[in-house]
Amino acid sequence: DDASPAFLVQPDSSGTYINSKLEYFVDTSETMTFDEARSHADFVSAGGRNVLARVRHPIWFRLKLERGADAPARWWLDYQIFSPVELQFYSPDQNGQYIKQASKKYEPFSAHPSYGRPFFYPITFNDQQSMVIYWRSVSHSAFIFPVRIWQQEKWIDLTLTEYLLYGLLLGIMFGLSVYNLFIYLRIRDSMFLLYFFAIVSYMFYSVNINGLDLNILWSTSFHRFKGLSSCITATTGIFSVLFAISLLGNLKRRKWFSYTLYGVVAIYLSAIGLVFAGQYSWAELLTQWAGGVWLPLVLGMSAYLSYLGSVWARCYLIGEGPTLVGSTLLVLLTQGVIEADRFNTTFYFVAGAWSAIMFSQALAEKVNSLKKAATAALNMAVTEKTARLKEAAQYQISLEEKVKQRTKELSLEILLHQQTLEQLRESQSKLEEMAYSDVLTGLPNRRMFQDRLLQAYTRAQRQDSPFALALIDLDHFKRINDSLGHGVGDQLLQIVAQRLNAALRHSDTVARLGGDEFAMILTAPISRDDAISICQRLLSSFDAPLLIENHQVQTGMSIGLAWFPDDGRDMDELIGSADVALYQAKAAGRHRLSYIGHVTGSNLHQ
Ligand SMILES: Nc1nc2c(ncn2[C@@H]2O[C@H](COP(=O)(O)OP(=O)(O)OP(=O)(O)O)[C@@H](O)[C@H]2O)c(=O)[nH]1
Repeated sequence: DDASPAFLVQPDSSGTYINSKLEYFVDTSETMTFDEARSHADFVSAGGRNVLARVRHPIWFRLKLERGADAPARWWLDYQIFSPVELQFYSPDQNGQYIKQASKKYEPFSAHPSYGRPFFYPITFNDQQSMVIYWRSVSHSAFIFPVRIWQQEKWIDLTLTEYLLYGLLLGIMFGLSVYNLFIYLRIRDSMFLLYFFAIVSYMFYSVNINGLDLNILWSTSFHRFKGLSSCITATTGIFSVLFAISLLGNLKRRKWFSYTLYGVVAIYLSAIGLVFAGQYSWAELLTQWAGGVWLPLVLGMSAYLSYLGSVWARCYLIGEGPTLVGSTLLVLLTQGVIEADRFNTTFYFVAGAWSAIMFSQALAEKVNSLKKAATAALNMAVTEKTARLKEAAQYQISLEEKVKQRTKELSLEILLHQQTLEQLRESQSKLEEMAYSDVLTGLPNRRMFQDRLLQAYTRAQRQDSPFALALIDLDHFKRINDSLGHGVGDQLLQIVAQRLNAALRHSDTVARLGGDEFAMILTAPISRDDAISICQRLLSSFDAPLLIENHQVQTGMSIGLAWFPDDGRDMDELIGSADVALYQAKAAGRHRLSYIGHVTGSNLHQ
C-alpha cells in the first residue's frame, strides 16, 4: 500500500483530475464485501485513464490522499461519469472508521448534496494528514470515470456555468419541440409529432449520458430501474429513426432505405425487450450497434438527397452531422480508444440542440417545398383549365361558324333545289305544252283539239246551244313545198295559223291537226250565219298571194263546216260531217267553204 502513489491535495487543487493516482480491480465474483475488497492485494493503477472498455463486473477503486500545507480540510469528489448504474462510496471518519455513502442516483433531486449532482461526495480531513478512500461502481458496459477534486465554491461556480449552458441547450430543444408539437396539432402531419418525440427523448438521453441526472428535468424523483439508460437510448433511437424515415424516406422510390431503418427500429425495440428480460449488457450493446447502423445510413442518404438539390435534406445533414461526431466520440470512448473530457461529455448537448434547430428548419423547408409543389400543381391546373376553356370557346366559335357556313350552304342548296324544282316544273309544263301543242305554229295539236272539242260539246249540250266545227286543209300545199322548199312551206303554215287565230274570238279554238290540216271550234253561242261569215272572211284573206322570202306565194284553203247538233249528235258524227263537207269543198274545186247541203267558193279557184 505504501508504495502506491498518493494525490497531494494543495490549496489550488480544486478542479484537478485525479485519475493518475487512481487504482482499481474488477470484482469478477460480484459478491465482495468492503472489508474483503479493502484487503485485496491486486489493485492496479488506472494510469491516468478514465475509461474501462467492456467491463460488466463491479469495480473497486482506491485513492490515497495527502493533505498539503495550508490545504483546506474539506473537499468534494466529483464523479463526472455517465455510465455507472450504482456507486458506493467509503471514506473514514475522524476515528478512522469507514462510512458508506450510497449513490444519490435513486434519490430525489432535492436530496442530492449539491445542485443535483448524483455522484458528488464530501471528503473531510479531520486530524489526519492522509487518508485512503474506496468506492465500488457498477456499470452495464463500458465504464467511464473522470474524477476530480473540488472546493465547493469553485465547483458551484463551474456547475452554475455548466448548468446555464445545459439549461440553454435544453431550453432550445424543449422550446422547438413544443413549437413543432403545436404545428403537429394544427396540421396533423406526423413528421412534426415524430420531431417532438425525437427531440424530447434526446433531451433525456443527453442528460442521462452526461452524468447529470434525469431529475434535472423534473425536481421530484424519477422511477429509476436497471436498464433505464438502455431504454432511453433505444427510445431516442426509435423516434430519431422514425423522424428520419418521415423526412428522408420515400417508400415509392427508395424502399430499401425505409425498410432498413424500420429494421433498426426493430433492433431498438428488441433492446428494450432485453432490458425487461434482465439482459442489461446485451441491451446496451444492441443500442450501440443500432446507432452505428442508422446514423451513417441516414447521413449518407441526406448527403445524397442534398446533392440532388433537396434543401431540407441539407438541413438534416447539417443538423445530424454533429450527432454523428458525438456518437463516434461515444463509441471511441466506450471502446477505450479516447479518454473522457469536458468536450466529449458535453458535445451531445450541443449536438442535440443544434440538430433540434436544423431539423426544425428541415421541416420548414420540406413544408415549404411541398407548398411550392402544391402551388405549382394548382397553377398548372388553372393554366390547363384556362387553356381548355379557351379551346372549348374557340371550338364553339368555330362550330358556330361552321353551322353558319353550313346553313348558308344549305340555304343555297335549297335555293338551287327550288330553282331546279322550278326549272323542272317549267320544263314539265313545257313538255305538257309540247304534248298538247304544235311545235311549228304554237297552236293546240290534235290531242288538245279533241279535249276542246269535248269541252265545247259538253257545254253545248248543257246549255243546249249550238256550236260549229270547221276542218281546214290547204290546197296543193305539196306543190309549194316541192317548188319553194319546206322552209317556205313552214312559214306559210305559220302565217295561216296566225290568220286563223286572228279571225276567231278568245273563247274559240284553232288547232293544227297535222300537215296542212287545221280545225276551228266556234264555241256556243254562235249562229249559223256568223260561222259562215267567219269562214268566208278567212277564205277571202287568202285571195291575194303572200310574200314569203321574196316569193309570191298563192295559196288557198278548203273548209268543211258542220254544226252541232244539226250535223252530228255526237263528236264522231260531227267530225264525220265536217270531213264530208271538206271533201265536198275539195271536190268542188278547192278554196271554198262547204257544209252539209251547200258548197260556196271563191271566184279565184273556181
Ligand atoms: N313544209 C311542210 N310541209 C308539210 C308539213 N306537213 C305535211 N307537209 C306536206 O304537205 C303536203 C300535204 O299534201 P296533201 O294534203 O297530200 O296534198 P296537197 O298538195 O295539199 O293537195 P290537196 O290537199 O289535194 O289540195 C305533203 O307534201 C306533205 O309532205 C309541214 O309541217 N311542213
